[in-house]
Amino acid sequence: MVGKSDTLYRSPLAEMVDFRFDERVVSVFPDMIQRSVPGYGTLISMIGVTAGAYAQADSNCYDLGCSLGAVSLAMHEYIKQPECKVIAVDNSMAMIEKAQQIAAKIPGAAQRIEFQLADILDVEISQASVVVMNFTLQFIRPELRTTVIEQIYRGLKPGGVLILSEKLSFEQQQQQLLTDLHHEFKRANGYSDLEISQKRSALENVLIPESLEAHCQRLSSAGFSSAGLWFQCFNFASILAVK
Ligand SMILES: Nc1ncnc2c1ncn2[C@@H]1O[C@H](C[S@+](CC[C@H]([NH3+])C(=O)[O-])CC(=O)[O-])[C@@H](O)[C@H]1O
Ligand SMILES: O=C(O)C(=O)Cc1ccccc1
Repeated sequence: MVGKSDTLYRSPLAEMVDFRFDERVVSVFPDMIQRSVPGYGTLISMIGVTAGAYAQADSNCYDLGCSLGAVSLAMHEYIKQPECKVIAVDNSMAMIEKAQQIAAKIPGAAQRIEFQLADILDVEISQASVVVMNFTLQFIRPELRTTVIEQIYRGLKPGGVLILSEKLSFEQQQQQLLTDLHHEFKRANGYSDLEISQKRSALENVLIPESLEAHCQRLSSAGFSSAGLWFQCFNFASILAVK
């Protein structure tokens, strides 16, 4: 494996602090996300394929909450349309700095991708053909989510798409079943019960999942003509919404 392995929650912590995308998380992030999000690698490649299908010439493609730029790099690989710029946004300075270093090593990526250190709420979306939020909306306060989705809808060109990946919530029994399977997945990837439970506490007030129905309702109210599931693995899913 390339990069450091995630041991952030391995030892018992005296006090639980809320999860933050700081330097420590950045230093283990590729390992953490791969071992924590079932289907992550497939999602990245298929988002690239979908972006390649919907990108329009002379338009902007956004990667909102880009972390280390995995989605931006997949868009760079798959989008063949001319004059198609990728705008990658994150409000963690540590993430954006590392993302820029990674992109600098990939031919053409640093020229095509513009990295912005900003809060998504402050970013003007314009002339967009593809917008991706891969596990980012879940970290934005629920009362601000409708504003974000409306902002994206306004900035999309006709026929443009939003790819929205989220950890979902379900009704009681399904919630228990899928949460247990997610924890099985983490165990199978080498996380101990202590690591799973400490990270779960750290995320409690920070990552707030909503149901598929709540997401689709919000997208439809914002004006999207269609919004539906195209990927799901346990309680992690991705929605494709078309303007
Ligand atoms: N308000 C905000 N404004 C900007 N960025 C934000 C905000 N809130 C959170 N972030 C950023 O959203 C990212 C979420 S991780 C995305 C993975 C990536 N998409 C991937 O495909 O590898 C998901 C995860 O780790 O589960 C972090 O980098 C935050 O700093
Ligand atoms: O680890 C988890 O339980 C998650 O829900 C996914 C995740 C992955 C990386 C950072 C934060 C949350």
